Amino acid sequence: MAKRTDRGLENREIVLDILMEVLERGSFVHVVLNQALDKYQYLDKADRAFITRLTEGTLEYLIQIDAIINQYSKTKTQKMKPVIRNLLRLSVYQILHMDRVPDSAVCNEAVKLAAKRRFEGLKGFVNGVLRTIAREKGTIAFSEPWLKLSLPQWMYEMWERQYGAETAQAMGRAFLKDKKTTVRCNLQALSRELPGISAEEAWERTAESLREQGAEASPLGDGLFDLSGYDRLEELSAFARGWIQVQDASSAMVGRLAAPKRGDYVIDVCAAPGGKSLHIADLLDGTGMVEARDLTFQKAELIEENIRRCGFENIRAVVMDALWEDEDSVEKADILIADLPCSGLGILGKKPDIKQNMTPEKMKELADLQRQILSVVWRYVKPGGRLIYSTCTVDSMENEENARWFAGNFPFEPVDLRPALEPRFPAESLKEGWIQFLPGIHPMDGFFISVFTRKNG
Ligand SMILES: C[S@@+](CC[C@H](N)C(=O)[O-])C[C@H]1O[C@@H](n2cnc3c(N)ncnc32)[C@H](O)[C@@H]1O
Repeated sequence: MAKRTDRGLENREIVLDILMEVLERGSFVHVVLNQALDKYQYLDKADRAFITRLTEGTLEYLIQIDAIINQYSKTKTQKMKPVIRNLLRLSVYQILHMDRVPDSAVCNEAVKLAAKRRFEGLKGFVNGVLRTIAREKGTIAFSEPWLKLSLPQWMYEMWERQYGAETAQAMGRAFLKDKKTTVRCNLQALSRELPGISAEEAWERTAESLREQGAEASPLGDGLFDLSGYDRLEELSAFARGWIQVQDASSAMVGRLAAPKRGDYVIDVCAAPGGKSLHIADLLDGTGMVEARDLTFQKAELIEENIRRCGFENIRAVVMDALWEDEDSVEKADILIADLPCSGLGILGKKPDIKQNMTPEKMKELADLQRQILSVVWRYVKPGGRLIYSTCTVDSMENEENARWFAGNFPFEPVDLRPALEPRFPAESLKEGWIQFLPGIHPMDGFFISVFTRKNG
């Protein structure tokens, strides 16, 4: 079969524009990439896959790529014209990590793109730097582990201090591996169409439907699948009918540890786009109510879209600032989900722009915000009810330190998680009511969960 790589200049120009938006203007990569893929819907699947891989790969390896460019160029990346530095970055990624694209084609396309963007005078510079890197690529090596793993130095060193070098390196390697999307089956949505269907049959029907449309669905157990080989999620019938919801295995653990009982009233104070709220509504099997709150109308609308698609009636989206004291909710919730804004270091593999944007100062601000929100929302839990505090980050200040602070300052006690998580996830911390999932060590995103019960009286 003829080898098909890409549409040359046009695809690379799309990636260049995405990188400009993310790296020069601070936009989120998943947002800009999705907007671009929506705009260029007419492109075929191979072009869209090329654009996605080149964008995400360049951002994942950016720290390493910049070190290489700076080794071979007299002008350092920080001093270059933004268009030129991003053009070099995406070209170096192809030279180092995309074997199917010949290096000569990468250099030629980069030179043409420099000219198209009115940098005629820098064609020789672009060509020279790229051809040198292509020639020398077999000899490039790094001694510093953070450069090898393309992580910010401070981040690597923080993890080395907190978890040791071996675990820090396992995490760094996991972030650079191919990522699959994980989806969870919504039993309620399937039972509405196929009354009486068992959980196992529902998972089987879902997998069949996904495979019929050319997607690969590898079962992970408990109704979760790793999904790959598809183009647009929206085109999959199982998605359009609400049979599946994108949710990582780590995030699905929140619903399981919340252990809702039929009829429970659940408040999720930071819920958009609704992953955990929908899961709990599904576990409630049409009973009870989940109030899924978020800060803005736009965020609540994202939850609303998911509710409509899944057709659930025991969940509603509400616009509410979690910092605002809602007197009407005091002691009303059987379960309160506080899946709070965090530094997101557990999902660096999926959102590699976090490597560029996060700083230790921002992490401190987030840890403070988490404490402020917890100080308000604990009152909504009924005596005897559960509060779950979770984040998608790997940072002891935002996670275990905040969990211990919470247990020490409010009328709650930690739930012993050993019965729920052993023997699969053994950890000393389980008896203290929390677990930190680490990418590369656990088969999921980096994620923190702590579970507490409100004391009676
Ligand atoms: C980690 S995300 C929640 C993910 C969600 N629980 C899920 O499983 O799909 C954190 C959310 O907190 C929201 N948020 C941030 N500050 C908030 C505030 N003061 N009040 C309510 N929501 C807030 C953000 O808009 C964001 O949607």
